Amino acid sequence: MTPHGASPGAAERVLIATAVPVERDAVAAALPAGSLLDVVAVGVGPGAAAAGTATALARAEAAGRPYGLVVSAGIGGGFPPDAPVGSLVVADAVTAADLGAETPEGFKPVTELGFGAVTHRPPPSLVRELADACGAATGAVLTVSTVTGSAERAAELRLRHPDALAEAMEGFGVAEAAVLHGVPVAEVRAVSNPVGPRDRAAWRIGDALAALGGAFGKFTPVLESWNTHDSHDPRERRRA
Ligand SMILES: O=C(O)c1cccc(C(=O)CC[C@H]2O[C@@H](n3cnc4c(=O)[nH]cnc43)[C@H](O)[C@@H]2O)c1
Repeated sequence: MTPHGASPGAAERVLIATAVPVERDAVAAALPAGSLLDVVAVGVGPGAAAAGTATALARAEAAGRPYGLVVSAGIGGGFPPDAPVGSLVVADAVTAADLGAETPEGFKPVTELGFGAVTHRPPPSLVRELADACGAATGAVLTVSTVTGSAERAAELRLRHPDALAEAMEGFGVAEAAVLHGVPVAEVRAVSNPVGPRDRAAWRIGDALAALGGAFGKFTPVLESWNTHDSHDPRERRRA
């Protein structure tokens, strides 16, 4: 048995966690009938995402049909120029960007205060396969509790996370739930807006939802066959 209870070598069920129903519907419409992929809308923000994902994982385990992989999916902000509106980002790091403390020396992540984790790393081979399948860029996706609304905040985030390509509000919560249940995690974002000064009129949510659905139309074989490449031990994916 793998750490999460599935048989090694067997095709495993995949849980896809979106924030809101329109994202869920965009993904679900792209999946073939009878696939091993379930899509649920778990709510906006890291807290709702963690609670909703943990509940779905626990219910599946209790029913004797555990998930072997969790994917956080949805729209997000892209850091220009690397992640333009309409493009796709597959996370090679799922990072909580504002989990920490302000100090006289600047922001300190909780790990520097002696607690928890701020980054979870999806299995590298899965990241590569997903990105190749849909033509996505790979890089860190930041999880924030407040949508960035100024050039100053965007620059601060990029300074602290030079490898960041996108920000959204759920990935780290989904990842914390996955780690708790011993299940690998991935994150995919379709860029609806630039990270920077707030310009609501410039958001292209429809285009991003179309890109998200297009990506999942190509992901199914990768997700359903992904079960043997990397370690499933979450301790090997965790970076303090
Ligand atoms: O401010 C508005 O008028 C507004 C209208 C529609 C949606 C929003 C959101 O804040 C959506 C948050 C939702 O979408 C993800 N998301 C999309 N872009 C970003 C971003 O630049 N930074 C953070 N999150 C973003 C996020 O994952 C939420 O699920 C606002």
